[in-house]
Amino acid sequence: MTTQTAGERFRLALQQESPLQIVGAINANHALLAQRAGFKAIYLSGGGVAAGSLGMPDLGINTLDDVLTDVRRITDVCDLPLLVDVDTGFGPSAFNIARTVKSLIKFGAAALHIEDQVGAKRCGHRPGKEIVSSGEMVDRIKAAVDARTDPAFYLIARTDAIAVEGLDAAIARARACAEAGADAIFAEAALDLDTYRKFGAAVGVPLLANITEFGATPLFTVEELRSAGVAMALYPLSAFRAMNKAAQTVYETLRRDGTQKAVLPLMQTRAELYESIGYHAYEQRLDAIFSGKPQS
Ligand SMILES: C[C@](O)(C(=O)O)[C@H](CC(=O)O)C(=O)O
Ligand SMILES: [Mg+2]
Repeated sequence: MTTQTAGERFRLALQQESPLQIVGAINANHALLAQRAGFKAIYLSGGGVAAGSLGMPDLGINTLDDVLTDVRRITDVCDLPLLVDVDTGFGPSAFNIARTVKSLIKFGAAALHIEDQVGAKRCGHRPGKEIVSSGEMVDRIKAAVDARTDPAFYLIARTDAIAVEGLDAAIARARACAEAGADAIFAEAALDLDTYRKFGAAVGVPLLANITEFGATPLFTVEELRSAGVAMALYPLSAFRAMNKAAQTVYETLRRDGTQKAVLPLMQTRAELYESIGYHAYEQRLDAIFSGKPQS
């Protein structure tokens, strides 16, 4: 067990890798898979909670409790630092944002990002986004900074303003957020590497690039992002999208063929599953406690 807080572990990971690859884990099982693959930080996507846990769109429908349930399940089994998407903070007032921050820290998260969209938010890569004033966004950041019960808990301010007000206004907002105490800036839906360079030069804090598939941002490589000075590369839903496609193929094939034989190669084996969730280690603990005797 580590004595560091989750926030401290996130900050350490940022020092160890640049850009830090932060990969989406839709549930506790995926968190363990990401850990095995060597990632140093993981992400709980708001769009992922909405679509994956609730089967609903990323339109500000899910609540803080929905997110906390998934956070707790992940942090219960995986000690990788977890960045959490809190959308617009789950409520209009500073008290709501304080509650969000304190709860996330209690539930073992390491970091969050909070955005400047209006409460009835949209996916950052969809048209029709609306944003609150820069002043209101700065108030969100101040409320989050003030609520931190662990000073190492990492606060990322996301701006959706590039698509709404243009690059210069977005950079001005980001700078205001950094001045208000945000540890880093999430420049949502950037169209090119130069955008990151301009943000980086202006804000003076680390920058996160959202490399989500089928969106507005090209799928830049880590080398490209490094060359643009980006500190964090986020892959929010990559494994989720692949998992959904695999599930769809399995359902369709089983229904059509009356057997799953054709899709076995798509499946993780029983042995692989047991390996990733530590099944045998759990079993050995049980045997040690009860000396191998079956429980009556
Ligand atoms: C990062 C994001 O906020 C998320 O919820 O994962 C989404 C990702 C996506 O929809 O691809 C976003 O960019 O708005
Ligand atoms: Mg989101």
